[in-house]
Parts: sequence; C-alpha cells; structure tokens
Amino acid sequence: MRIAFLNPQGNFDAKDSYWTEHPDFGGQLVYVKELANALRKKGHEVDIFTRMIIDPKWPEFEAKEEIYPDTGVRIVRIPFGGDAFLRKELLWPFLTEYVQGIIKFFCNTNDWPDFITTHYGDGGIAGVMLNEITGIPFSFTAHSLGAQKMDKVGITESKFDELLQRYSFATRIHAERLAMKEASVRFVSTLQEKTKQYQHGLYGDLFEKENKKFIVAPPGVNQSYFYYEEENFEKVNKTRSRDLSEHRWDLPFIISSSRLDPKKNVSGLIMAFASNPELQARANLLIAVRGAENPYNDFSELKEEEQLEMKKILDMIQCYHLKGKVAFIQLFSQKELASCYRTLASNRGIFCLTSLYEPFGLATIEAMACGLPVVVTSNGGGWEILKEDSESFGVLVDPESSIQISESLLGIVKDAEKWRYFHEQGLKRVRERFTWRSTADTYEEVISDNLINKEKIKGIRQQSKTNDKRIDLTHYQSWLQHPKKEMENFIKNYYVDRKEGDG
Ligand SMILES: O=c1ccn([C@@H]2O[C@H](COP(=O)(O)OP(=O)(O)O[C@H]3O[C@H](CO)[C@@H](O)[C@H](O)[C@H]3O)[C@@H](O)[C@H]2O)c(=O)[nH]1
Ligand SMILES: O=P(O)(O)OC[C@H]1O[C@](O)(CO)[C@@H](O)[C@@H]1O
Repeated sequence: MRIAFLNPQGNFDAKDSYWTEHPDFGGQLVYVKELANALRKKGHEVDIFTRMIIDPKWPEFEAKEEIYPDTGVRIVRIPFGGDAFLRKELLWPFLTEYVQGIIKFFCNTNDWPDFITTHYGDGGIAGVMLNEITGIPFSFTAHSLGAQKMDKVGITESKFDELLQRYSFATRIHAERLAMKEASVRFVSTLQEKTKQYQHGLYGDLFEKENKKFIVAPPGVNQSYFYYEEENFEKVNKTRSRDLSEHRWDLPFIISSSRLDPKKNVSGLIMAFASNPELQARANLLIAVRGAENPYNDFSELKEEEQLEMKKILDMIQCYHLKGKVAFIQLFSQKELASCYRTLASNRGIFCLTSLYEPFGLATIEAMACGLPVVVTSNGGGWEILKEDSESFGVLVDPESSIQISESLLGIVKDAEKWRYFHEQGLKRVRERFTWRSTADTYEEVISDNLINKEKIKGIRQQSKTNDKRIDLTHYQSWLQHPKKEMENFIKNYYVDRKEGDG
C-alpha cells in the first residue's frame, strides 16, 4: 500500500533538528515520524506531505524532498504560504494552496496514495479537500482539539475576541468539525479522547448516532532511546539515604519536560514547588524546555504567549527565592532526553507534568520507560495511561492544585518503597501497552478495511489530471481566510450558555 500523511505545519527533517525548540514542534512530529517509520517497516510506501520553508532560521526545511535514512519514509515539502516560517495559527488561509500542490505532485509522479492519514485540524481539513477532489479515503488524528485549548486558555468576556483571533479558534473548530465528519476513520489515543474530548459541546452534536468510526490506537515509545538498564537499579540501591542532604546536587531531581506552551503549566509546577518548603529541602526541580538559549536573558524567538509564560516562571523563581533549587536544561535530542531521565532515575528522580489539559502525553510514557515514577495531570488522557481496574501506574493530580501536586511529589520523594513501586509499575505498563509496532498494526488493519475501490479511483485520478475545474476550492478558501460569522457565534453562544448554566 502507499500511505500519505498530511502535516501542513512543516518542521519535519531527517535529523529531527528542532523538536520542542518552538511551541509548534511537539508531539505531533514525534507521533507521525514514529508511526510512518513503523508502517514503512511493515512494507508500505509512506510519504509525509508537509510545508517547504525557506527561512535562514530553519534551513533544514528547504529541500523539496528528503528521506529518513533508516527507513526510507519520504518527506515531501510543498511550497505554500510564502517562504518564511509561519506559526501554525497563521497557516489556515494557505491550505488550499497546499492541497493544490499535493495534487500536482500526485499527477506529476503518479505516486497516488491508497489511503491518506491526516493530523491536527489543519491536516484534517486538507484531507477533506483532497477527498472531495480525488475520492481517496482519509483518517483524522486530532492530537489536540481546539475546544479543550479554548477552555484552558482562559476565555473570558473581555478577552474573547482577542483570543479567538490570536488562536484562529473559529477556523480551527470549523476545520476540525468537517474533518471529524468526513473522515472514514477517527484515530484516538485513548477511549477517553472519544468519550470526553470529542464529546465537548463544540463537537458533541456530530456524534449522537454515528460513532463507530472511532478507533483507539494508543501511541508508543521509541524503545531504542527510551529504556531502563537494570544496572541503574544497583545504583539506586547503593545511594545513601536521601534524608535532608547538605549538598543540593545529591538530592533527587523532579523533572518537567515539555514545549513551553502556557497550557503545559510549567508555572503551576513552580508554584507548587514554591509552596512546599519540605519538598524544596528534599528535591530540586529541573525544567527541560528548548527555545530559549538562556532563559535568564534571551527568549525573543518564542511566541508572545510563551514569552509571557517564561517571564512568569522567572519572576516566580525570583519572588519565591528558588534560585539554586530550580535549574533549566536544554536537551537537543530524544536520545539526550532519555539519557537524562535514566540518570535522574538512578538518583530517585520523578517526572512531573502539570498541563492544564493533556490529550495524551508522549512525554509521560517516555519518562516511565526510563524508570521515572510519574506525577501527571488528571485532565485528559493520563487516566488511561496510569489506571486500569484497581491498578495504578503513576499518580494523577489536579494541575491547578499546588497542594495536590506538591504533596504527591513529596510522598514519593520521602518514601523509597513508594518510589520503587511506581518505578516498577511504570516500566511494566509501557512494556505491555505502548509500542509503535502495535500502533502501526492497528492503523494497517483499519486502512486495509477502508481502501477505495481501485477502478473508481482510476477514473477520479484521470479527471483530476485533465480537468482543472475539479480543483476549484473557493468555497473552502473563503472561510479559511475569514472565519464564518456563524462559527464565531456558535462558539460564543456555547460559552455564554455554559456560563449561564454554571450560574
Ligand atoms: O527536549 C525535549 C523535550 C521533549 N521532546 C519530545 O517532545 C514530545 C512531546 O510530546 P507530548 O508530550 O505528547 O506533547 P505535545 O507536544 O503537546 O503533543 C501533542 O500531541 C501528542 C501526540 O498526539 C499528544 O500526546 C499530546 O497530548 C498533545 O498535546 C515527546 O515525544 C518528547 O520526547 C523532545 O524531543 N526533546
Ligand atoms: O496547543 P494546540 O494548538 O492544541 O496544539 C498541540 C499541537 O501542537 C503541536 O506541538 C504542533 O502542532 C503538535 O505537536 C500538537 O499536536
């Protein structure tokens, strides 16, 4: 089979040069690369269609095509939206150009896919357009839905219009709704994503009758990076008792690793740490974020909201006298990240992620695979990673409760047995449940069931080649450029009704 992946945001390159360095370069890239490679290893032809960026700041995204050397998955870069890098919220008006570029590529190369997987709302709407023109079936994988982000970025009456515009929410929700409706399959990482995230009031009306098209495909971890060596166990056993050390370097580290997006709520974790003197006396906090060369003096490359978050973090460190207890680290690859996790695990470290909402959280399962007990947000998919029947594989916390976060961390820091228990549970859970091979098996099975009738598609291909009118996308172009008033009102009414309901 030939399978196409649609990821219009760009940012793929064979060396994974900038993962998490910018807030747009996150888990979606990891997910798509790992899944594409796993499908390729199963013998399929796989192409990732993304954006060509000709920008001196990101020289790795210029070439028309590139191949991942170990697997042969092809990255195809389509020029659209001009040359310069654009943050994802600004890409919407150019998506019709992206789709036209892909069709041109198919016509020129004859490399027509048998199935298309689409990612995030922008990939999803591109899939809707491609499907309308060519009839090729597609799946939608949301990664993160706009509605949960809207709930968490603090939509208030006074800031409503500004936030709607800054995050292009009306266009994003419109695109997501169409992608959900038209896709042959919706891949979700957890059952919770289907039963809660997709049931949000801004989408719920789409799913009353027809919800058979959801397929749960949990993602995986790359085991060649994220693993735990048993010798580390020895080190843990040998380390001195952790009772109030005189040297801070001897203390365990609590590590938080994510993109610097305000919804990851790194500032919430700092607040929790600041609120608990005993925790400060027993552990250090290590913040792994990329993008700010030196957080103490330069973060000009970040998006406005990320700059604000970084400023908030630095102000808190100052205000609560946390210097010397909180450190920043920049890790330039997943290999380095994994090695850092293992080192911290050898000294009874803990991973903590306090996102206001986390649809799934690859970072959580990766940390577990390296032997770190995890304390993570209870908002989102974490439940399904960490709980099954009465068994617990990590600790869930309310990300807005400093007390819950700090007490849960302290509970593990203070109690060697508890640390060992979650360490072992985490390793077991990832081994048994989260592998990219099994994600690829699920995609393969579902894709095989949804292939288009070959004869029908031949005719469609012929038509797209010869008849340019079939590539008329003006009805999408208009609302991708200027969000529909109806959609803005739909969103506004939802929040007004909800507020009234609350009262
Ligand atoms: O220095 C670092 C720090 C992190 N990472 C990687 O960045 C990824 C982050 O992914 P994730 O923790 O899943 O967060 P997001 O970037 O927010 O990803 C979105 O998409 C993911 C895939 O669908 C979902 O799991 C998330 O919940 C969703 O928010 C992980 O693989 C990390 O290994 C690095 O490569 N280097
Ligand atoms: O915060 P948002 O817009 O919901 O986006 C999360 C998404 O952002 C990205 O980091 C970049 O698109 C993706 O990896 C992830 O799926």
